[in-house]
Amino acid sequence: MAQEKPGFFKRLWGEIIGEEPKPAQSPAPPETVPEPHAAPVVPEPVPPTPEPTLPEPDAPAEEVPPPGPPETTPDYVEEIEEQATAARLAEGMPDAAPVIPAPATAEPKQGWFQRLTTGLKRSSDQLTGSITAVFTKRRLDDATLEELEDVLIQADLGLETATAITETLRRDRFDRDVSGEEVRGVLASEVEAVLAPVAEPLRIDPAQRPFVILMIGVNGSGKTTTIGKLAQKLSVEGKSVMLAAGDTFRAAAIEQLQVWGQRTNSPVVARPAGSDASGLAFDAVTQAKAEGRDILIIDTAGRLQNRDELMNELEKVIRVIKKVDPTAPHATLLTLDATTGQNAMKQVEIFGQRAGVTGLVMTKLDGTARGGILVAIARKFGLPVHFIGVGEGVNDLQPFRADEFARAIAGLE
Ligand SMILES: Nc1nc2c(ncn2[C@@H]2O[C@H](COP(=O)(O)OP(=O)(O)OP(=O)(O)O)[C@@H](O)[C@H]2O)c(=O)[nH]1
Repeated sequence: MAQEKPGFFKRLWGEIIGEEPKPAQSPAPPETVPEPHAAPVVPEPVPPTPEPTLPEPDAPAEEVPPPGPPETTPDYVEEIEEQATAARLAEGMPDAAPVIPAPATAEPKQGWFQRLTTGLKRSSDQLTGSITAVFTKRRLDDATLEELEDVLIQADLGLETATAITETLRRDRFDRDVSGEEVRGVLASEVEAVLAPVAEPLRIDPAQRPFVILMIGVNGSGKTTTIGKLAQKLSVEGKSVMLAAGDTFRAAAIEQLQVWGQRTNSPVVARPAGSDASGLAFDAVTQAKAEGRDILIIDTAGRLQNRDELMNELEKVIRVIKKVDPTAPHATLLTLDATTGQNAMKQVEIFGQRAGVTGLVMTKLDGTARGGILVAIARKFGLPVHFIGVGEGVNDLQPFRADEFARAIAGLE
């Protein structure tokens, strides 16, 4: 069922982004359970470089060089594009500039809410199938409740939520006939109760110019794509957005952000692959400030939370940003790949400790998501969940809504 797309931004965006009226809900088709998510590849770190510094405030006035190194100039951008074209030619691909599809206006085959329910099928099928099996023609007794608790834990919901659900059932329905539908109703309301307090829109403080958003997460979790979608939302709202290609490990990541910059009409500050990420961040904040940009979104290289040297590098990026603006970054968003399951808990914990995560974006909920983990994360960390990603297109970033998520995970229509 197609959801209404046109007029979405008009309805949504003020100073607060992330609020969406509740759409109609729909059932989703069954889906098979895929293999677990492959472990991402971690790039080697570049050798440490000294942290950039700001000039002393009382230093003699000199001619101020343009912010950012020569690498951030349009010449460099052109050079990157030429290199990309050469690479494409070498691979026998057309020499045209990277295709910039126009997903912004293209109507998706399915509405976003349907993609959410389809994506959460992995979780909801597991839950509803097992719940039905447990509750077919059975009175609610201790053994049934114990089985139910196992089912809920296996669905990544976490021990506390599982216990809360079984305790509610014990209190209200013990020794009575209970249908799977009723149990799913209790499940949905418990999940919603946990998620509702964390469903918070991302607030852009207009007093902070630029409002600096740092995007962090493990490899392939959807940082760059989320930046592109976010840039689109904010640009449509009339904000002047600048992007920084802080994933300096990979030339392809820089190019990917350039493409998003073109799609969303946002200038991109970049340096050659292998450059120091903190230096790039320093230049980007300086440049965004000098140009009076409203928002700067900084990409970072994907890193596993257990790679200490990479987490040190992330801390350095943050320290260096603070040299230009001690209040920045104003939002540090962690992208979580919804297909990863339990490991997301560790990611939130360690990125939170090392980088001071202020909010979460759960991506790939249109895939074969293991969404139960978001419930466990919400209960344990209480961090705001701003958005969910339900596709690769520019409009596939949606405000997070607890009620929709809860019903989708419980397989309710
Ligand atoms: N289906 C789907 N795919 C997504 C979503 N978000 C991102 N992707 C895809 O996931 C892949 C990785 O996304 P990126 O944005 O490159 O991830 P990243 O975190 O920047 O990756 P690294 O630069 O390797 O750290 C790409 O193929 C994206 O198109 C989503 O919400 N749904």
